[in-house]
Amino acid sequence: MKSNVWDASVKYELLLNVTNAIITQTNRDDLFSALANELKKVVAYDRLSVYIFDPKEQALSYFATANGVVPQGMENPAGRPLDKASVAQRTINIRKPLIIKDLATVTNFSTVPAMLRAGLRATMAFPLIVRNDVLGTMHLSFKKPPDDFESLSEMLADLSHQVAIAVDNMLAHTRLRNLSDNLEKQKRYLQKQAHRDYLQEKFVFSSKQMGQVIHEINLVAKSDAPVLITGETGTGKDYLAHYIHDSSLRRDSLLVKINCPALASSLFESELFGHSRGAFTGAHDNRMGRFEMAEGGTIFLDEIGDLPLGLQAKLLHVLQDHAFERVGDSRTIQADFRVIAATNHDLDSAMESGAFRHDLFYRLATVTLQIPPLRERTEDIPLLIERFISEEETNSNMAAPSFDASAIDMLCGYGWPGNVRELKNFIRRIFLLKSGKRITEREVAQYIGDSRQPCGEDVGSLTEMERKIIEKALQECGGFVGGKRGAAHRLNLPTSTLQYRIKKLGINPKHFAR
Ligand SMILES: Nc1ncnc2c1ncn2[C@@H]1O[C@H](COP(=O)(O)OP(=O)(O)OP(=O)(O)O)[C@@H](O)[C@H]1O
Repeated sequence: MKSNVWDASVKYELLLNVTNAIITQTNRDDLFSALANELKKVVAYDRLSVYIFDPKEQALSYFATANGVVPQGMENPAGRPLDKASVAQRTINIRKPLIIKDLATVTNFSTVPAMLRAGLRATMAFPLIVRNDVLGTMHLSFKKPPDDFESLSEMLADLSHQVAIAVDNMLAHTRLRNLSDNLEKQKRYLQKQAHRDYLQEKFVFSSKQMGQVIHEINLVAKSDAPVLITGETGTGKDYLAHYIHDSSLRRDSLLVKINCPALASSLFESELFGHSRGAFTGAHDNRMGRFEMAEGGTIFLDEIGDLPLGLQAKLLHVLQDHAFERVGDSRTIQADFRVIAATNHDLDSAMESGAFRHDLFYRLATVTLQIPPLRERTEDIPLLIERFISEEETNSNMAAPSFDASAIDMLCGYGWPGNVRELKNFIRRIFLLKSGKRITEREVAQYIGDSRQPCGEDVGSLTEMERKIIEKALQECGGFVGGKRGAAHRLNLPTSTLQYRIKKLGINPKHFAR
């Protein structure tokens, strides 16, 4: 034990030893026992305790189980309301050390009688203050006050600042760890929810053409080769992008979808690459971009054919280098992602007309998957109908309608310009309107009305006519769909109906902008 003189070098050594022992501890018990062990080497205390103070609840709790003598009634103050007359309360209130050399002489503290009964005769309490907030208190009590009681208390007052910082760090570390655990759990939950609509086992097909697509996917899924998926709207490109991701070695990381037409030019870089705080007006915080979110996973560039030329160059750059900078930050971030892109446009003619860059195409199209329209794989239709009926039954709790064989035949003969999406919506509508009923040819004819065409030489003629009329109206209206001067007004259709048809036919109104 040291004598009663705490010279500067001894004090410095103790401060350093205690600080080193406690500062790196990341859980309460380890921190407390490191503190107790270091102090024990130089101070003959009989009880050491550290309390945490909750200002909202005005309650105290042990930071860790106290070390040494345990006075009765002070065994386990877990969330104990702060006794107005306790030594800890007074220390918190005065925000200064409270040093009592002879406990027998004080009568105004409620906790003192228990301490006396436990044989303790002297105590020192230190507030733990960080950034002007009282975090808690540290107490050392003695059966016999040491000779150097006063100088010891001064030294321990200095030490309490280091203890306060270590306790604060440790609590922050625990909060961050809990937060990160929660975020991880939430991420897994959301991932599961998002994937519910794209479960591999629910992807239905029996046609040779789709069998070939799945075969090719199985061949390339585990490689990192970029895949370009083409096909009409609603054929299942989005679903297949998830299918590839889920079959790849990247399945435990995210598939991050970028809907290319929805990206405004001004926000393109910050959305994709993130930004640092203050990079532009409104950038209040650092923000992670989509490429960073996809680290270790897959970036899915949906409707890539709609990406304006200027942005194609920026995208090409990051695909080539697998590196980018956040807006407002010059540090380069290396990124590990796989790219899947999809489009319902004919990229060959877009390249010919100069609307799509050749170099970007070759970056994206190491593997290309051409998804056939539903009218070219009619064998899939009965299976899809079965799947969608069973899904609706589960989701809506309504009785399923039953289809006559001739009604199914008729559905197989329809052209399905909106492909699987249209078929799914059709089943949803039938469910709502004809739950539990028998569906005959007549009902089907009624629902698909004029669009019904047999599979054969006329396929597409009505659809083509519809396309021509809509494109002509868009041409005349400079690509505007809604509003007084828009194509919907000209065709005497509600805007939403025209938008639906435009989507169904895979027309891009922007192509008609003047
Ligand atoms: N083979 C399939 N089995 C089950 N559901 C399917 C299948 N193909 C497509 N679907 C469903 O059809 C709908 C349309 O599919 P998806 O969104 O993948 O098409 P898309 O080609 O990406 O359309 P768009 O070009 O409009 O983005 C989705 O609800 C999807 O779950």
